[in-house]
Amino acid sequence: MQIVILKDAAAVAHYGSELFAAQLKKQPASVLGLATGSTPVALYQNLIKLNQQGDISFAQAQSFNLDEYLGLPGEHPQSYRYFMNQQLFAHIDIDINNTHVPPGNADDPIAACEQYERQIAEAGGIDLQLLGIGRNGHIGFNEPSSGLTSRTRVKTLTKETIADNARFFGEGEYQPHLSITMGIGTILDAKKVVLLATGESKAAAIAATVEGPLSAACPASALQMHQNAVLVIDEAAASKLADVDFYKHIEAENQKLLKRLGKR
Ligand SMILES: N[C@@H]1[C@@H](O)[C@H](O)[C@@H](COP(=O)(O)O)O[C@@H]1O
Repeated sequence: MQIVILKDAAAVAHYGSELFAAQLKKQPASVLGLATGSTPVALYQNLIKLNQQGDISFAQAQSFNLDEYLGLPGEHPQSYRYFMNQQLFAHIDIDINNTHVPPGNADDPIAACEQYERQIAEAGGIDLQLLGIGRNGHIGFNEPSSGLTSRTRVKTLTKETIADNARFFGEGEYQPHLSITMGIGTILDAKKVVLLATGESKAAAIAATVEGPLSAACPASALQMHQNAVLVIDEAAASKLADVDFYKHIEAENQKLLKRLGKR
């Protein structure tokens, strides 16, 4: 796992958007795995800017989102489809037909999960997957106890996640407690994974992800098994790691090596 510790949330978003921009420049027909939550918003704003300046194009790209609330149609303002349209898709040159979010209003959600897996496979798999992380270490909506090789399926949300996400819902508004989410195995199949985390509230989850045992108790710890995973975190999210200086030292050495080899 590559660990990149940066000063603040803006630096994290900048680093993350540079990874996506580089991916699109190298491979314009990339299959991008996208995420919701507040953490990726600044990254999406950077990508919109780069797209509108003509530096990158999504015209040939496809996207697959991690998850969706079960029971919310895409027009619902709290659905992740709506979020993605508002925060990214409406502002870039992607063909909306090439954007995929699990269907929260599917008549048969189990069949819809199987179809989502098929669609990812038919697209050739995900080239670059973006992740946030929940305070309890969840990725997508893979809550603690999720199978480490799980595939896209219906998952029940924990009370903690429901409470954390309640801020997006109005008082008294129906808030789903079920979701459709890519599985941990689905995420691990992505060729490259980038997880962003900012703020102290994520520090314990980051420590468990990096230094804890590989365990379903912290779903993000599964990234320890990925060959090409990068964690981009700010100082606050890094604050519970046992040896921040060592991780910074490793990353500085990585950068030196890449520079020497002319790869950066
Ligand atoms: N399903 C999403 C996750 O994909 C996201 O990582 C998490 C953290 O969100 P935030 O970035 O707002 O802290 O929220 C939700 O539960």
